[in-house]
Amino acid sequence: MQIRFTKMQGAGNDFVVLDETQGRLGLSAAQYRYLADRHFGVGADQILSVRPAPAAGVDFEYVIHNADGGEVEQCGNGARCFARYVHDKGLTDKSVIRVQTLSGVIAPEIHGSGRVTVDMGAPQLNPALVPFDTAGLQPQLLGSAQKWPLALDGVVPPATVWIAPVSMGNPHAVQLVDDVEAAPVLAWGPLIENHARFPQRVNAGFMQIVGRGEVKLRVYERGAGETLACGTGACAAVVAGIGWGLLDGKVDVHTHGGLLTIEWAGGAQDRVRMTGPAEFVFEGQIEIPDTL
Ligand SMILES: N[C@H](CCC[C@H](N)C(=O)O)C(=O)O
Repeated sequence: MQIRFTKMQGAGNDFVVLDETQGRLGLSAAQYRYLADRHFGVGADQILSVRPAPAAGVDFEYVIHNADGGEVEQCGNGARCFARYVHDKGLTDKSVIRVQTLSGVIAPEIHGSGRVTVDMGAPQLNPALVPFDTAGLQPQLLGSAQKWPLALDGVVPPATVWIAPVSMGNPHAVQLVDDVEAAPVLAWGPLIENHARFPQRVNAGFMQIVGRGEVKLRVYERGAGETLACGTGACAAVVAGIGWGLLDGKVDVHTHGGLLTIEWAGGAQDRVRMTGPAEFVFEGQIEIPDTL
């Protein structure tokens, strides 16, 4: 199957964008994995599909698959690239669009500078709805929020990390570290990602507080490994840091791939706003095997 694609990136989190507004490609998980493969395919952290509005009140449907081929509920850096794509390709003349995702409607706004701000919706802080299994665990209070012990049995000696479970539509486990560059992201990330207490698996965030308006963040992403940036991970980290009383309402998040700015007023119903870059990289076409 020959398909056309657009390669994009948002703070170094990179994507293959597929235009399915004229019809679905009907790709399998194995074909999504092939597209994302950095040796045999195009290479990407996620595959983003642009589809027509499924109902009134929204402008498009936005479907996300991780590099491992699994469909997921939300992708923040991808949302900015999605908005830049539909705007620059002339699929909409709106500067603020409403986009249906698996986890609800988000509203990206394209600025003249090419940066994009996305209303990412309200965070979900009920552990059971992240979902995170708290059975038998005793949380500690920090600020006005909790942190939960997560035993990592796969390391020697066994370690316990203290995490904030936060959903931005997709699940995140955020922990504080003194130095993100020294944090065992590649060693502990997979253990957290696949921990039994996260039945849907989880994105593992490692956050260093620089100041009340500035953090450094690395994220070991569910289904993709460590990425240069994670938009929903930045949202989840700032929500956790504000709940713990360590951050103010507007935070610059420094990632290996670039700067994201996150705003949250701190109320459970308050919506999180994320601002960052969205860039085109190249266009192309690729022959995908029909059976994989
Ligand atoms: N790996 C994530 C999806 C992509 C999120 C990330 N790329 C972002 O910018 O939010 C998950 O499985 O929930």
